[in-house]
Amino acid sequence: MDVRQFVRLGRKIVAVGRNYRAHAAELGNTVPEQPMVFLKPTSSYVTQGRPIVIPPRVTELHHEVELGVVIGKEGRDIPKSSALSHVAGYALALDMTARNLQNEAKKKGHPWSVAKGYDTFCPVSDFIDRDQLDWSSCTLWLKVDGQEKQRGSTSNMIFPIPDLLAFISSIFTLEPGDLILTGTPEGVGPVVPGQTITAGLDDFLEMTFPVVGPR
Ligand SMILES: O=C([O-])CC(=O)C(=O)O
Ligand SMILES: [Mg+2]
Repeated sequence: MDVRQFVRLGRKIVAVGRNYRAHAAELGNTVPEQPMVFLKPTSSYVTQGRPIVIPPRVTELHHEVELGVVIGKEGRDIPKSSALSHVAGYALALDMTARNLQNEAKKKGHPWSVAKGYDTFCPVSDFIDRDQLDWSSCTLWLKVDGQEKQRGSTSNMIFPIPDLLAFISSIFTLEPGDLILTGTPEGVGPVVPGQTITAGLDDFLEMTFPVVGPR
């Protein structure tokens, strides 16, 4: 599948938060007892060749590198034991987050849709076929202007992919073209206009996105 295919199919983007202990800790959050799920709109997709745009109200835009799971087969109430048969493949993704708006929302008990949902807040890599990746122990990394900010192994997920798919499909029917963002390891931080984000999976996939200011 071409990356444009699931971006165009654009069913839904289901994101999981606080799935790595060290990231939950760096933002002063406790570790959830079950996966913490939120949605990002498919209008937030951006593919390589286009920039990440910082909107006017966003004074602190953070990068969060995450492994994305692309669904290939519909399912509801999927058991953990067969969850991986619903996976078409993977993509590297950034869960771009307006941290200033998220902090305000957290204080008020409001949802995160605005903080997580602006256009260009879901940069995605090329599609990776499921046979090409050992999802259970690959390394996610992210650099800003060549300086490493994030590096973490998917082996440190609190809820591994089969657990996430079982939980999420107990709420939403999973459909071909859905993207599941599996949470970010530690090291999140701000980017400003003029910077370039490079992120990768081990040494076999790399993606680059420039960051620009409000338009
Ligand atoms: O905004 C957050 O800290 C939650 C989140 O998306 C993550 O842990 O990946
Ligand atoms: Mg995230």
